[in-house]
Order: sequence, then C-alpha cells, then structure tokens
Amino acid sequence: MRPPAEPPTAEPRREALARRLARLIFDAKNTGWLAPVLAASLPAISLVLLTSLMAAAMGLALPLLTKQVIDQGIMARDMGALVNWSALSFLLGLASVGLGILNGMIHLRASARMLMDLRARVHDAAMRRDPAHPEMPLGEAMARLDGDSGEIQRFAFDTVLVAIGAIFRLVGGIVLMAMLDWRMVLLPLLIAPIELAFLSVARPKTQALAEEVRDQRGALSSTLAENLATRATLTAVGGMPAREGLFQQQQDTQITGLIRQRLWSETVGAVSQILSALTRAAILLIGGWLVVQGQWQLGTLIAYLAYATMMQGPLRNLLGLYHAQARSKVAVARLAQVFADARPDAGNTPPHAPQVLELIGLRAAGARHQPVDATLPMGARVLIDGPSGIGKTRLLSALTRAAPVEAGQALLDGAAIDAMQPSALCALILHLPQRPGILRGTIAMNLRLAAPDADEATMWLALEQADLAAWARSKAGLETDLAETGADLSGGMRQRLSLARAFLSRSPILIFDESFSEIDEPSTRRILQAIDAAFADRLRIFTAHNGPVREQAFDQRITLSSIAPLRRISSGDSPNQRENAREKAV
Ligand SMILES: Nc1ncnc2c1ncn2[C@@H]1O[C@H](COP(=O)(O)OP(=O)(O)OP(=O)(O)O)[C@@H](O)[C@H]1O
Repeated sequence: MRPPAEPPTAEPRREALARRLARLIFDAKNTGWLAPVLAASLPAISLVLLTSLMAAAMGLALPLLTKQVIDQGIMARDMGALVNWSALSFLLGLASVGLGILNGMIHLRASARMLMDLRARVHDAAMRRDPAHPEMPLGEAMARLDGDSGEIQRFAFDTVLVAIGAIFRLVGGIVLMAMLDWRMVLLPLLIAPIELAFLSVARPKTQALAEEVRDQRGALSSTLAENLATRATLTAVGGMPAREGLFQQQQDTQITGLIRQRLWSETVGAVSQILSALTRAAILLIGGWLVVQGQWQLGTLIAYLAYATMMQGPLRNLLGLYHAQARSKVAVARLAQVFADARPDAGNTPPHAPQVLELIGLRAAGARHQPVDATLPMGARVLIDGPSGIGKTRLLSALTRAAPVEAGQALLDGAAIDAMQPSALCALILHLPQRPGILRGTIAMNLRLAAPDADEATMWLALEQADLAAWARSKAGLETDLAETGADLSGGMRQRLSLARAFLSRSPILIFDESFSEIDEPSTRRILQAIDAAFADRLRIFTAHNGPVREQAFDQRITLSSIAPLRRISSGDSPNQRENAREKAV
C-alpha cells in the first residue's frame, strides 16, 4: 500500500499559486522566474488587498448615508435623524481616511520590497550571463534592470491591486444601485460591452507602442553608457560630435515615441470618459424624470449620481489595467530574456587540490588556432604564445568556463571542467585579465574582493609583492580612494593592483594574461620574482607579447598556430626556450 501523500507545505503551495498568478496577471508564458518574487510578496499583497477592500467598502457606504441624510433628515424635516446620519457619515469618512493612510503605508512597504527582490534577482541573472550568449550592451542591461523591473512591480503591485479594488467598488456600486432601482443598472451594463470591445481592438497597438518605447530607452541608455565609458577616446579622436549626434537623434526618436504613446493612451482614456459622461447624462435625464413623476425621492437620485460618478474611477482603473498589462508583457519578455541568458551556478565540485590540468584538443569559440593538447602539472611555469587575435585569451577563458568551448575539452585531475560549477572553478583558477576591473572605493576594498578576510598586514605584503606599496604609502595607504574603473590610476598601477589581488589568492592555478603589458621592466622583474617565491608550487600560465615575462625559463611553451598545433609536454628546453636563452644572452 502506498503511504498517504504528504500535504503540500505552505512554501510550495504558495509558489504554485504564485506561478499560476504570474501567468494570469501577465498573460504571458515565460513567467516562471517571476513566481518566487510573487510568492514572497503574497502575504503582503493579501494584507494590502484586505485593507484596500475595507476602505472601498466604507467608500461605497457613504452615498447611502447621504441618501439617509437627505431623505430621513432634510426632506422629512427630522432634526434628530439629520444629526445622527450626518454624524455617522462623518465618522465613516474619518475611518475611511485612516484606513486609506494605513493602506498606503503597507502598500508602499510591500511594493518597495517586491521591487528590491525583483531587482536583486535580475541583477543576479545579469551577472551570471552565459558566455555562450551574445553580450548585452551595458545601457540596455541597465534599462532592463531598472526600467523593466519597475514596470513589472508597478503593474503587479499597483495596477492589479487597484484593479481588484476597482472591481469590488464596481460590483458593490452596481449592487447598491440595483437596490435603489434595478432598472437603472441596465444603463451602465449596456455601455460596458461597447467599452470592452473598443479596448480589445485598441490593446495590440498599446503593446506595440510599449515595445517601441522600451527598446528606444534601451538603445538610448546603451549609447549613453558607451559614450561615458569611451569619453577619453572620443575626445582624443574627435568622435564626440558623431556620438552626440547619435545621442540626440535617439533622444528625438524616444520623445516622438513617448508622445505617440501618450496620445494613444489619452485617446483610449477619452473614449471611456465620453461613455461615462453619456451614462451620467442619461441618469440625470431619466432619474430627474422619475423624481418629477414622484417615483424616486431626491436622495435616491443624488445617491445614484454619486455611485455613477464613483464608478468612473474604477472603470478607468480597469481600463488602465487592461492596457498596462499589455505594456507589462513587454517588460516581462525583456526580463525573461535576461533570465534565459543566465547560466545557473551549478555543476560538479572541482577537485580540492588538483594535480594536473589537461587540454585535450581544446579550442574556445571564436578562436582561430588549431586545437591544443597539453598536460600542465601544478608547479609548472607555462607560456601560451601566438599572434595577436589567435585565441589565447579565449582558450584561457574556457578554463574557467568564461568562454564556450568549440572543440575538445579541459580536464582537472581527469574530471571535465565543462561540467564543473563555475564559481567553484573560479576559486581554483584565477584568470587575471590584461585590463583588470577596479571598483570605486579604497585600495583595501579592492583587495578584499579577492580575499574578504585579509588583514592589513597581509594586504600590505600583497602590495609589496605587486610593487605598489611605496606608492600606496605615499598616498593614504590602504584607505587611498580610487575612482570608478581606476580611472585615476596609470595602466601599470591598475595591473599591479590586480596582481596584488593575485598575491592574496589561494588559487592553485594562476593565469597572468598580458597582466604585465603596461608595467615597466624593472617593476615587472621584481613582481615576477615575487611570483616565483610565493607560487612555486602552483601552476602559473602566462601570455605576453614582449618584455621580461617572456625571458623567464618556462617548463612549457605552447604556441597557438592557425596552421598546426605546436605541442610541448616535456619540461625543459623547447625550441622557444632555446630561442629565449639566445635572446637573453644577446
Ligand atoms: N566574447 C567573445 N565572443 C566571441 N568571440 C570573441 C570574444 N572575445 C574575443 N573573440 C574573438 O576570439 C578571437 C581571439 O581573441 P583573443 O582575445 O583570445 O585573442 P588573443 O590571442 O588573446 O589576442 P591578443 O594577443 O591580442 O590579446 C578573436 O578573433 C576575437 O574576435
């Protein structure tokens, strides 16, 4: 007999509900990534919904009380009833205000939390971009991270909640109107289908315009980000006017797009308002006639009119919902792309202390060399050689899975690197790029990116090893502030800071990919000596087109060639080493 199925726990049930809601709310297929965000927000959303429905119920009761004030108090000339109904009406109004404020505060908190959660997830996905997918321009990524996340949060939290309140008020209003006189409810009910038909016809255009505007915003941000990042080059080569021209042109396009979008939403809104005005006029005409005939009391007409006016807001909200959904679908699709392009940080755990790295017929995508075979033991010093652009960096990037493999594979102690967890792999293989990333902040902050627990003495030692300590001492030491991208440092200083990070690393495999290209020769020699002293037991892989790096005695030189692979597995005197020795002798 099968054991009775366990009842689903609150979490998966909430997540399943959130998944269904995400599909329903955004009317889109690719919303799986949104489910956890919605699931986390569901309790808060429920609370906001509850308070807003209570506020709406109070609002709905007000015209009824007004009717009582007029009919029971004023028209019946009953002072006691007048005072009582008026007081009740005031108290209800007061409670409604209080509840409105409470609702607003809960709403803001919950809505902001949802945006934070959403942004954090998009940020995470953007940071884990699969190298096999084409790069997304920085500005475009920023536009999605900020703009599209905001669009989704506004829709999920604001528009949908407002719409639920609107439906409640509409239905409540219609019920109360029917209680006053059921015949008159036919009026709004007749007009609703006309409005709905118009909205359905209008919606595709709303979506198309939203797509256009969001794409334009992405393009504009990309140009802006690129211009700022290449400011110095643009100034130097005189390319600024052309880029400013492009920026201006994109701004014009965006403004035109925004105006078209606004005009369209005003048109859609105007149709609904005209229909509402028609309903009101009809109520005034027919209701006035009923009062004249003595079938209605004046209070009934006033309450009726109040409900008809009250319903304009909810109707407009619902109308907004239908079209905001079309816009949010665009944002959902754009963010879904970010998630689809992300690579999960999953895979096998690499060996803790690997002994050997093997390249078996390896070539990364985009490279132009013959596949490479090599066996690289720990402790070896290796040069990867070859003409510019042949694929050295790509080959080395494939070792950390930062570039997709086109042919062959790399193994760590016999285990395929391709199946290993990317972050764990990066902890094992440190790839120092030619142009290292420096963040705005202090030297200490930049160093601790590589070793969060490093104490001051360790960081100073790393600076000494990277030949940067004297400079740091002449400034504010570890607390020296650095500009964004290290723009206030020389190229060589940026590289030395990156090398200091390497000295803090415990990775058994270190890749120095043109990491000395901007450092002067005496300094390079000092740092190379420090590397030998500190990392004798580690596998050190170098690339360098010239300079002291090439003068070292390499255990292996692997020359990438577009004609045939040159393979060296033996240690010692490869042809390149002999040539190197000759160079040195000269
Ligand atoms: N992210 C990428 N996606 C696709 N192809 C790329 C990417 N980065 C570089 N490439 C291509 O791969 C080839 C090799 O580039 P790579 O940077 O590895 O050359 P390299 O040998 O290191 O050159 P250099 O000595 O000039 O640094 C080039 O043709 C380049 O256009």
